Amino acid sequence: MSQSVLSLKNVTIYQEEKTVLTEVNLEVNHGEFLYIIGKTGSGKSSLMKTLYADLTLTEGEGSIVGFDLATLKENDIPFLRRKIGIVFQDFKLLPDRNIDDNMLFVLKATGWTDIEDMQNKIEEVLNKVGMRDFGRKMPHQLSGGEQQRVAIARALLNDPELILADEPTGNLDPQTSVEVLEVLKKINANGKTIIMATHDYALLMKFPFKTLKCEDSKIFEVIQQRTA
Ligand SMILES: Nc1ncnc2c1ncn2[C@@H]1O[C@H](COP(=O)(O)OP(=O)(O)OP(=O)(O)O)[C@@H](O)[C@H]1O
Repeated sequence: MSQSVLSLKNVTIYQEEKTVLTEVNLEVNHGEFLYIIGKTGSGKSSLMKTLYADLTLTEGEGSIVGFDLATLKENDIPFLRRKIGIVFQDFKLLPDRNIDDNMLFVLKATGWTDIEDMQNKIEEVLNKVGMRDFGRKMPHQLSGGEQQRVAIARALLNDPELILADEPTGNLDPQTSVEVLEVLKKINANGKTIIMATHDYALLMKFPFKTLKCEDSKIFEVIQQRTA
């Protein structure tokens, strides 16, 4: 049985007065892996920001992990963000504390109190991304790929229904990008829905999933050409 995680109907996305995307109709079901591609400035990040309510939905209808984006209140945003794990191009780890403390910061900020529960959760998510032994390291002691794996672990802390990854491999070399995609693919295979904005076409070929393209203010599905 498929179940909708995200639904957009006749959405128009603006940045200030500029129309970035219009007539956006999108249904994403539980367990899907979806790429959003398109040239620089085509609206990928604006779409992602609309999904995690960094940009307000002002035109059209949208629901995501059970929240109505058009009527969402400022106070609801932290609750929405607990059901969505967000991964950014630049990792956004706190540079002044080690990996365990980066994780603790998020857990405490989202209402966790029992130290043993928190330690178990941190171990579980770091394990999932192959970073179990790195908890005592500072972010600057890790490579870009390791930092991104930690950032993915952080996104998993509250067991989100959906992962939004905005150019997660944008700062990584091709081999490291493949390793990060392997991690995301495994997380998807374990049941998480993933939406990933990228312009790394080599990754699309290597890890083919449903792909939507932003172009000329529209978004539409593209069928990937498979090479023999
Ligand atoms: N904060 C902002 N204020 C005004 N305009 C913005 C803002 N952010 C983005 N834009 C504009 O909105 C359009 C879409 O930008 P967006 O960042 O969504 O594109 P993108 O496809 O994610 O690009 P990139 O691949 O470079 O990240 C661009 O024309 C951009 O200049």
